[in-house]
Amino acid sequence: MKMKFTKMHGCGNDYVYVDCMDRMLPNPGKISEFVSRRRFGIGSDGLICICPSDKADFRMRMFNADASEGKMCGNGSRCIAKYVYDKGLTRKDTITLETLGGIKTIHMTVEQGKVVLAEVDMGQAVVRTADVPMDWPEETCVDQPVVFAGPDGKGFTVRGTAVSMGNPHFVTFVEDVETAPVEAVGRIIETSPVFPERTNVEFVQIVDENHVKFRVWERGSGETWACGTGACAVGYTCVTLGKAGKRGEFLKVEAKGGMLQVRTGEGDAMTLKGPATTVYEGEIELPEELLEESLK
Ligand SMILES: N[C@@H](CCC[C@H](N)C(=O)O)C(=O)O
Repeated sequence: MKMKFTKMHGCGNDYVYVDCMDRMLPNPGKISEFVSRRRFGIGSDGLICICPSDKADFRMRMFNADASEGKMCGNGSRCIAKYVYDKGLTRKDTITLETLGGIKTIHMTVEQGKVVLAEVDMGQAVVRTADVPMDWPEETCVDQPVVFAGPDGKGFTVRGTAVSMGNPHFVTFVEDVETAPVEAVGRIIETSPVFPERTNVEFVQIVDENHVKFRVWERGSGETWACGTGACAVGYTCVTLGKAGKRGEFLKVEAKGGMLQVRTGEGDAMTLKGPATTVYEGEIELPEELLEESLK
């Protein structure tokens, strides 16, 4: 079977987008794993299927590079808005999107008939550890020292904040993102039993009161060049701890692949704003074994 796709990214967080309005892909997790391989596939952080919805204008299903399904994807939501508008699947410049993390509203900025910027109402940042979920004795884990097991079996401590943006995040502050141990420590925290559903991990450097930088280790995909839900978890943590940003105003949250803007509003309602880019369109032959019923 040949699969048509569009390669898109939001600040370097790149996914393979597939129009599934007429038919869902068989084994989307396995297809994600197959296409995401950087050297043997298309190369991406995962796969995003654009599907019909009976609750919203469209529905997103997103899969990480390791085949796991994610509940929410901030950059993916913005790219879907661009996809459906630019391809004429909608004429509305505000759409609703059903995700496993709830229904999100996306507002688009259109220039010369194309979407250049998209703003997503991301919903509430949640810190109740039972909801993250995090195995933790307190009701919240906000700027707390957490002990993880190192590869040598010895414990090491990372101070951080656990936040759910529909998916789990652990936000920790560092002096310099360039030298942060993103892979070594990110991988340990992602897979630690402290986070029973694994977690995304953000390493944050304060630049000034309106601007922070972060690097992210994503659950199921490793280090990516940006993460929309991660940027919201970072923005929320910076404002809540008084480290940067003001409630009700956009904070510049700079990822490795570009600049995102995040607002922490009333009731911790988060807004994410940033560019969405189409890279190219293509077609790929999927191996027969990926399409077998038994894999579904
Ligand atoms: N890159 C995404 C988040 C993707 C899902 C994440 N890896 C998870 O499994 O929770 C974003 O832009 O939010």
